[in-house]
Amino acid sequence: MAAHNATHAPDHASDSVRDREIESEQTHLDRVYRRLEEKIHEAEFLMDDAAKRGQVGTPGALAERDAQVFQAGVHLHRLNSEYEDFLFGRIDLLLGKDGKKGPDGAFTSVEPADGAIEDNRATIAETLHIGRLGVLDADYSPLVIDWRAPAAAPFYRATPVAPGRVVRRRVIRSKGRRVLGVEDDLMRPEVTATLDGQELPAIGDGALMAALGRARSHTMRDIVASIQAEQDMVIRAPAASVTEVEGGPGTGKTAVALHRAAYLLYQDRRRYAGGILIVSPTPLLVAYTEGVLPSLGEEGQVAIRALGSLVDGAEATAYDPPAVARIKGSSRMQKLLRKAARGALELAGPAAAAPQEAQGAAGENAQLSLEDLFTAPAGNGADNGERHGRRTRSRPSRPTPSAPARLRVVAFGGRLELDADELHAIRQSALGGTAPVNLLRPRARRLILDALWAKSGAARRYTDPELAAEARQGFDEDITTEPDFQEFLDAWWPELTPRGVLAAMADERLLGRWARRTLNQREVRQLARSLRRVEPTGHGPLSVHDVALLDELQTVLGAPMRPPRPREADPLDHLTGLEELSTYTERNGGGRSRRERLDEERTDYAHVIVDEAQDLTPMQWRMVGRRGRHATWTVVGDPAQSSWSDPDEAAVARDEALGTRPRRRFTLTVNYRNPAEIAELAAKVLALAMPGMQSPKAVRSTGLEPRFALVAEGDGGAPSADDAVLARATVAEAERLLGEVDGTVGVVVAMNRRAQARRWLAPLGDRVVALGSLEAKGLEYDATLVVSPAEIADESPAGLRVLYVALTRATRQLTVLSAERDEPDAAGVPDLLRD
Ligand SMILES: Nc1ncnc2c1ncn2[C@@H]1O[C@H](COP(=O)(O)OP(=O)(O)OP(=O)(O)O)[C@@H](O)[C@H]1O
Repeated sequence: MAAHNATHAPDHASDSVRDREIESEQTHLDRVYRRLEEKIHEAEFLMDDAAKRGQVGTPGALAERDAQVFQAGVHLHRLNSEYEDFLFGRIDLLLGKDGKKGPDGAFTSVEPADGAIEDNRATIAETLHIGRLGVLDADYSPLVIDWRAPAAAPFYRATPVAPGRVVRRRVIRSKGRRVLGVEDDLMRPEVTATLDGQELPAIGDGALMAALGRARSHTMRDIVASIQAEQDMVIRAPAASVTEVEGGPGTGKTAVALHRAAYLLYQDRRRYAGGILIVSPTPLLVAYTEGVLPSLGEEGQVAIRALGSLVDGAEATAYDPPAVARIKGSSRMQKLLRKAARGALELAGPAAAAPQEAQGAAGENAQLSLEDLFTAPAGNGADNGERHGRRTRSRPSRPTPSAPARLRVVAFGGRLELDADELHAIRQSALGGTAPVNLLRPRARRLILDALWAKSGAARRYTDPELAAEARQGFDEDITTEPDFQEFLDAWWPELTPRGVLAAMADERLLGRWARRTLNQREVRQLARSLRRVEPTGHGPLSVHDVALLDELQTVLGAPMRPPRPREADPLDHLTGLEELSTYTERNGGGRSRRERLDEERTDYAHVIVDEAQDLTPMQWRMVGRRGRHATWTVVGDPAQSSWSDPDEAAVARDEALGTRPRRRFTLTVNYRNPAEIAELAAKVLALAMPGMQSPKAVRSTGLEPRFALVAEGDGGAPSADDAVLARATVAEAERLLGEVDGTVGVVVAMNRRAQARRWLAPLGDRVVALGSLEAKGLEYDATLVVSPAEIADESPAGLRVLYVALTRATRQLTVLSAERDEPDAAGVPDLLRD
């Protein structure tokens, strides 16, 4: 990127010049709003007109009406959205090399015409205003260029080193319809340029610094007015294949990822109507970032989901200690889950064969009952074979919990029986291969009928194959239409649910059996204990790692078959005919919003953006990968901030998820969040966590050094490990920071203290937020208080990297509070942060 100081060469213009420039932008903005009002009028007229045409009632008129209503509706929605700073930029350009204009009415040349500058003097040939949406004047000249249009790219890309046609870049600050200020950067400071005969002035201290200096709130702002060149390269990178972005804390990875989503939609709205998924590590980061896309005029096509809410109906609320997270996230779980799914089904088998053994197994965990493993059988033809029966009947809502020990049927007037061993052998044979367990039931059913047919000896009576086939059909129908046979099947091969299997794994003895070659005994105990939380009902709280396991199990088990839902038309699809038209009212008036439908239904997206990618465990990569099988990808992250203990294992899973698509890599190098004073301190931890890794360069400095404070009994006392003393010191330091900054204060503690810290800090109001170290990921505050660095670092094998995250959250002030465990020196500097 071109550092701020290099791009900016302001001429400290007088107040009157500033006022005149603001006034001139105000005139332009007024013109834009007048044009927008005209467009709104046009849209309203179209709506009215369309309603009248609807009364004509011929198919042609209906088609025309619907197309008009649709277009007008889209228009109105966009124009009526309240944009704080609708128009935010301007570039003044030299004449282009060729005289061609693009569809937005702007010249397309990037390079200036020969002779555009002579003796360091030039004339401005074109002025473009950049905004959140493109607006054309009535004569199709561009009043505002959409920030994503090619003509707007020089606004972000031009630097004094490679200025192209840009002479001056201006950021316009406005509120509602009032222009408040302008900030200029001269790209060719040596050139004296004139516009309409007047010399071009440069106003202000640069837009980037102004943006970075503003106080933070609980939601992220877009950076559309000050995107830097290296960020713009990522945002506008071609969509094909995989775009990988690395960069240290505060380099704008999250901001860039969000702006890229908006850019891709602008570039190819139809393609991305297939949905863009943004995967975020925590619900806190989702809440922090989800306002950015609406502020860029994009809503509906983008789903921002936390890793713990990617599976429908699951919402992670519990936290796994690092040792358990390590087990659950590891790719070893793949094998274990396959075994558990088959084993859970087996519980019905051995139970049928040897009830004592099944009782023994279940008895280990008094809460576990067989019934809880199963879902109600799908009453809609989950098993196609069964629909061929002559009779239909309503099945019980749950299968019989105790699995049958044998199968007795009457066919062709004789009694036939399969005993426990025979049933067990049939089950094993049906389970061979890798097909999803729930989808193997028809196969098992066919194997049972084969076995009964063989036992009946009927085959021997027919030499003619046609007669034999007919007899076999009658035989099968006799059996399968028996209600008892259906009940047997429901009990013997029930439909397993992911939560049911996960709950079954809480039984340590069963888990030990399934994990024989995958986990050691200690791991089995830890995992089983943690899964007891899921409860036999499957309704207990889940952790973010459980959710990835549920998703894997969903694949292993196979989705329960449901009747296909009628397809809901996408408003952006082509209006292809009357069938589509008839759904217009439902689309717009009826029921859930498009966004809600996206959130609920999609499991396969057109583009997947992974934020904080360094934190995904192998199992989470598998989960996310399943949502982007046909997608293009943008993956942003920072290995130095990874809280996952085994990056190599995660890298393998990541490669599998991204597949063999070609990759394009970018690195972001400038830290826009932390002042140099804070970045320098954080770099000490980086050197311990990842020796040799480069910190990003902080773009500004505030002169405010981080403060060190001590948890001690009274002034000058020895460092204390007492919780009450820690509480008092934490509250006192948070209060001090509240007094020093206007915006937010984040207090970061070790994960096992977060509930405690929330209680301590609750009385301080909502400008203060208490966070466990893993929850701080991606967030930022005006001031941060990091409580006991050693406690955070010791909490997991990746603890130092987690501490690095905690130390890089502040935009202005940082306080580090040390307790006894931190071994602080007399000045309160903890051992970890000393030179
Ligand atoms: N070009 C820019 N103009 C103005 N602000 C910017 C710019 N780039 C980044 N920022 C600001 O810098 C801060 C850090 O950005 P962001 O959170 O996207 O960084 P990140 O790389 O995702 O950080 P982390 O890895 O720590 O999560 C945000 O407040 C963001 O708005």
